[in-house]
Amino acid sequence: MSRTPFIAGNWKMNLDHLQAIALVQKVAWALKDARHDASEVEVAVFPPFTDLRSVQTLISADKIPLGLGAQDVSPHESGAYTGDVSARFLAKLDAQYVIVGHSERRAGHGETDEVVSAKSVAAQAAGIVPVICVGETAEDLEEHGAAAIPAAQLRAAIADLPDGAEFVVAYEPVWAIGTGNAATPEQAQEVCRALRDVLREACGDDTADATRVLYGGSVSSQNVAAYMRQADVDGALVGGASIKADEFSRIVQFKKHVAV
Ligand SMILES: O=C(CO)COP(=O)(O)O
Repeated sequence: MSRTPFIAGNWKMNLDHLQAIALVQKVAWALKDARHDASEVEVAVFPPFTDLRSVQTLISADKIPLGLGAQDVSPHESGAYTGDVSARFLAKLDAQYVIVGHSERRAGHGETDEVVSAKSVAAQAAGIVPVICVGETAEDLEEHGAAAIPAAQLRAAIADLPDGAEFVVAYEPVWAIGTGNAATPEQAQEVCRALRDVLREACGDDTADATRVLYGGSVSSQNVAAYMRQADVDGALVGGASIKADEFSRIVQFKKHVAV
């Protein structure tokens, strides 16, 4: 089954809303120059909350072929949760995606598998596709090998999603994030295949075959094509390189570098 490749840019806590507009304009020009076809490669950006409205307005006014996502979501619908942002608010801003379970939130905000599961459910209920991040630390890798922890995190994150729910999986080994020490394409493939096996077991063949599994961790224009050649890697979740317009545009055009 063919899955549309997906390149997602997680801006993390970078760029205010004015800088966000400038970046999206540059990316839009590059996509236009490259005659980018969104049906061939889907591209989405994940700016900070404070940028979402500006980016949404620009994308919709200029019909830019970019999807929009948020970096986090509250597991709650509404109420006394100071600082949280609900999935419904994100849906109102045309956010199609939301990242849940990023290792920076698991490590820095104590997010457990239960919280990640609740966030996935909240997003899905509001019509937003969760991008579920999983990945092992360097210590996990030594102790348990590469796939065991990400597989357990994925099982927990999807446990309460209804049958047929759409979601995206992102395999992001913690040791590869922001380090320049990217996983090899073979390592990425091995874990992404193991994650697809989890989906096959938990959700059945249709979901396993239709769900996109991304690799993230020091992805650049130099290495993206090698990941995209792997059978079970359907795209990339890009951090640092996604806030550089030229570099992100080259990543999006990975097909031009090397045939896949
Ligand atoms: O965490 C990441 C994307 O969510 C990856 O970050 P880098 O691409 O900067 O390593």
